[in-house]
Amino acid sequence: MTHDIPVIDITRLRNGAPDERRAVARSIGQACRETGFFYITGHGVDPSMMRGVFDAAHALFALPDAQKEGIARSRVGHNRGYVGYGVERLDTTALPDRKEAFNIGREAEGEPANAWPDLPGWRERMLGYFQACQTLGASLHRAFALDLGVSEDFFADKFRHPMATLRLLHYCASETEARDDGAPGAGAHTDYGNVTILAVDGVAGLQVRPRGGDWIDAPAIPGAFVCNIGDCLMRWSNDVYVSTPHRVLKPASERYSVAFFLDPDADALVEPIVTTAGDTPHYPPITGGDYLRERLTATYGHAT
Ligand SMILES: O=C(O)CCC(=O)C(=O)O
Ligand SMILES: [Fe+2]
Repeated sequence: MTHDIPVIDITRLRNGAPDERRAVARSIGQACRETGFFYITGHGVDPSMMRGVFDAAHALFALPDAQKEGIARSRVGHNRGYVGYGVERLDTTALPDRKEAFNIGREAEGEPANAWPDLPGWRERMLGYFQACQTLGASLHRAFALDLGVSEDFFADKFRHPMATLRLLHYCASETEARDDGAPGAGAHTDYGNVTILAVDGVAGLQVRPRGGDWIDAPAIPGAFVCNIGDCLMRWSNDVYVSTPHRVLKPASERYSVAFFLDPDADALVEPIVTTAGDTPHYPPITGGDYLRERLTATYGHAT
């Protein structure tokens, strides 16, 4: 088994003929079975959009603490808003993460409100990128479906109003710290949802531990997104796909990244797709909402 993280051009998945879409789906499927991580190029997201998103992230995290605290998750609730430095601990056995974050949820009727910083054009920029990620996520799910042997649009009606979070991350470098206590950038963890689409500003730090292997670097590749499978899709694929532990080392310099976590609709039924002859479902069916609640409760003792 190889433990490389492949780079996959998804141009033909997005706009190719059926055979071409199937070929890309096979490459993605192979990565999902082996490392659970892959890079994508040919994703159609404009470099100028990415520059805009990173500029906006810089502007947000540069705001005075009092302004950031005014839009804090602890005030806003529902996993939206600002999370201060040292609040989170992704690896509960390690020190708190050396990062601050800002969470944005889907904007729609009936959804909890987001908090927005008072920065011109900021909201529009983030919502534009949110939409681009959702479209990309839909393309990736067509590939998962083709590879798992169900109809190409299998996931479409399970992602009509998905539980999705766009998360800006700012990792603080050690030299900006008075003490160097060995805290990680982000502790080792797996992601909960179906797929995560990650953009990194070029500073290294992300590492991946394939099951049965050692930590390997996932270097930042300019213009490419890093995608990884989360626990929900692992369950949905009846453990054919793997969600892989990853972490961010204490970065050598300041580091910014933007993660888009895509989970299914709260009422979608996550029922294992059994593709291997002779296999039986490893899990009972569960709704996307109940699954996420279970996971959050296990981690935080409560669901938000
Ligand atoms: O910032 C990164 O490179 C990874 C972040 C991550 O894994 C997460 O927030 O779940
Ligand atoms: Fe992660």
